[in-house]
Order: sequence, then structure tokens, then C-alpha cells
Amino acid sequence: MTSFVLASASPARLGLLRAAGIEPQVVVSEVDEDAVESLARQQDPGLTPRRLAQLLAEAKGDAVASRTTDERVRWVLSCDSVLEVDGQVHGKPGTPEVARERWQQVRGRLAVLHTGHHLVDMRDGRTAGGPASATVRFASVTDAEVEGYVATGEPLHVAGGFTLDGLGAPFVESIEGHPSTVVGLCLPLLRRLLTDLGTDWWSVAQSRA
Ligand SMILES: Nc1nc2c(ncn2[C@@H]2O[C@H](COP(=O)(O)OP(=O)(O)OP(=O)(O)O)[C@@H](O)[C@H]2O)c(=O)[nH]1
Repeated sequence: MTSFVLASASPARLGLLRAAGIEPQVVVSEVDEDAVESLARQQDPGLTPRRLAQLLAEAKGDAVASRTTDERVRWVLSCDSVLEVDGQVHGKPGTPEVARERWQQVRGRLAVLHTGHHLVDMRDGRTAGGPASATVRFASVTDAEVEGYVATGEPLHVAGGFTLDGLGAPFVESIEGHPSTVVGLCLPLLRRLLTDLGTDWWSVAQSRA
């Protein structure tokens, strides 16, 4: 029986896979993302947000794959999402103050949500991966709307401080790209990664953990 590991704590990523017919086992990587980012910036001062998302996805996936001993596991998938605003990386705000600041910066503007992906075939160690990006047009929200959204607490724990499929939805005017990329796991890219590794989507989507 081939099984699928999602190396992510993200409930949104889990929901995307389940809705698409994959029931993964969740194994959180516990990778120190700040440490990975600072090392990457030392090695590459010009590190782009898109490249950072990919590096973080690879670090998480490799950490989980290296400690996966269950022979039944065939696939380990990891992801990482960041919002790029004026060339800067916006991860999870973490506090109401940062979430407020971020919204005052992005309202009425465009920004790009990058999600990195890393897929490991545990049978032979081959990997496939890459980033997917989506341009997000934010609504010109009022201060009161920002306060109301920050007060929900939702923006604090999601990349870029917004959700496309949650309480933040009314404040995103439109996106260019696949919605699943914004939510945190680009499903058409996952299909292509599986294909690159010689596997048909429905052989995986029918697998059950
Ligand atoms: N539901 C939802 N979640 C979003 C959206 N945009 C970003 N996120 C979430 O924001 C989080 C981005 O942080 P990450 O570091 O990539 O992932 P994480 O949640 O910390 O989990 P790990 O993969 O274990 O690091 C992920 O959980 C994304 O699913 C969105 O539009 N909708």
C-alpha cells in the first residue's frame, strides 16, 4: 500500500489534499524556518521571496523524509508560502500590530503569493519540486475593516496575513493564478510533479493513508 505524507502543520494544505482525493498522514517537520532563512541569506544576499519559499519547502520535506522509516510511505510532500510585497517577504504576521501594518501596506495593491513545493519519492529518493506563484489584488479596505479582520485573529497565523478561503476572502478582489497556490499547495503543480516522477494522479489520489 503506498501512502502519502504531508510534511506540514497547515490545516489548509490538509484540506486541499483531502478535497482532491488524497488522505495523507501529517508529519510536521519542526524545521526552524528562521534559521534556514538566515543561512540562505548569508549564502545568497539577493535571495528572492520565491526562492526562499522553495528552500523552506525543501528543508521541511527533507527533514521529514530523512526520518521516515515506514516502508509503506511512498510520497513525502512539503510546502512553504510567503507573500512578496515590494520585493520584501511577508510571512505570518504573528502579532496584531504586524498584521495591521501589513494590511495598511497592501490594501488596494497587488502582491505575489509564492508557494514552494518539494516531493520526495521514498522508493528511490528521487525528488521533484518548484515554486508556484499567484498575483493577489487586495481590496481598498477601510481602517475599520482592517481592525475587524485583525480582531478575528485569523491574519496572524497565515502567510501574508490573509486567507482567500476564510474570513479574509472579502478583502481579496481577485487573483491571477491557481487558488490552491494561494491557500498553500498548488494542486496542478503537484499533479505535474507526480507525472515528472512517472506516477499517474489517480494512482495517488486513490491511495489511502
Ligand atoms: N486557509 C488559508 N491558509 C493560508 C492562505 N494563505 C496562506 N495560508 C497558510 O499560511 C501558512 C503559511 O505558513 P507556512 O510556514 O508555509 O506553513 P505552516 O502553516 O507554518 O506549516 P508548515 O508547513 O508545517 O510550516 C500555511 O498554513 C498556509 O496554508 C489562504 O489563503 N488560506
